[in-house]
Amino acid sequence: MTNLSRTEIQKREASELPSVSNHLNKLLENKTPAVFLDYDGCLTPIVKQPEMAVLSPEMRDVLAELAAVCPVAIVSGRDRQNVQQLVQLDNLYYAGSHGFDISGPDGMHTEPGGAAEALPILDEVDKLLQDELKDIQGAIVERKRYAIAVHYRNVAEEKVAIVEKAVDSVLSRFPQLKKGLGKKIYELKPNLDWHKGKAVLWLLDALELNKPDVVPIYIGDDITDEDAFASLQEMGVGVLVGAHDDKTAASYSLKDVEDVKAFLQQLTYLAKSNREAQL
Ligand SMILES: O=P(O)(O)OC[C@H]1O[C@H](O[C@H]2O[C@H](CO)[C@@H](O)[C@H](O)[C@H]2O)[C@H](O)[C@@H](O)[C@@H]1O
Repeated sequence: MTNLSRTEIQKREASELPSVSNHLNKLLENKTPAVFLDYDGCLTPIVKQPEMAVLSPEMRDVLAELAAVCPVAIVSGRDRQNVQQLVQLDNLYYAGSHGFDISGPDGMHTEPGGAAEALPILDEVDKLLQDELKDIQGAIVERKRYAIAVHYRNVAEEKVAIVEKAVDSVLSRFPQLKKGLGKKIYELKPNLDWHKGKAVLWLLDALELNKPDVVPIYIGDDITDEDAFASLQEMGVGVLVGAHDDKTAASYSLKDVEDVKAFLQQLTYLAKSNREAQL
């Protein structure tokens, strides 16, 4: 398993990244891709409410065609069951709650981050936050199995500080949890050394994809995807969709969800051609 230490990770401005579409032939070079995809902002555009982020039938077809030629996993901050219901494809792998909860075809299910002890704490914190934030218009407390997202996208700007203060105050009482950031959300997650990057490495090992003829490709748009880009920096391809507020460990870029769709089609075509050429 490759895992670069934080100091060795190379970070760049998103604007400096070349488009991955122009480099795919070279990156694939007779290798099979293993594709890891974030959900929000990657497969669906960012919208006002989490439940409005519905996968388009076209994107579902593109994913189904890709999964017919290579392993595909969705690696999301969402609850694993929730993202599975949104994608509705049985032959994919799903890592939800930022990688703490993983499932796959043929009844595969595992929770490799070791967060089970945090469940009763997350239940308690969920209730506390629902109560604390009930009078803040637009605030949403979204419980996932192994994380709680507090959304402030629809909160008046002058009230966002109140939301963050409530999150920090609850967190100060529960050292078993830590704070994470995302697009207009504060997240409360188990205070453990586990994240999307570790989940990707875990899947590569479990699916026996750690081999020279496989190229792992991770596509994501958010700050939590940086762990995955960093984990794959020496052994795969990190692709940032759009930009977030920080520098990135990704090596390539795509503009938006439409660009992701076109890239996945290109990838399917090339992976299929490579496979047929090897027969
Ligand atoms: O890792 P992801 O699959 O990208 O999930 C990250 C978070 O995505 C969702 O929130 C984000 O998308 C919403 C819908 O577009 C948007 O309203 C919100 O502002 C974004 O932060 C999801 O609701 C969270 O649970 C995920 O952690």
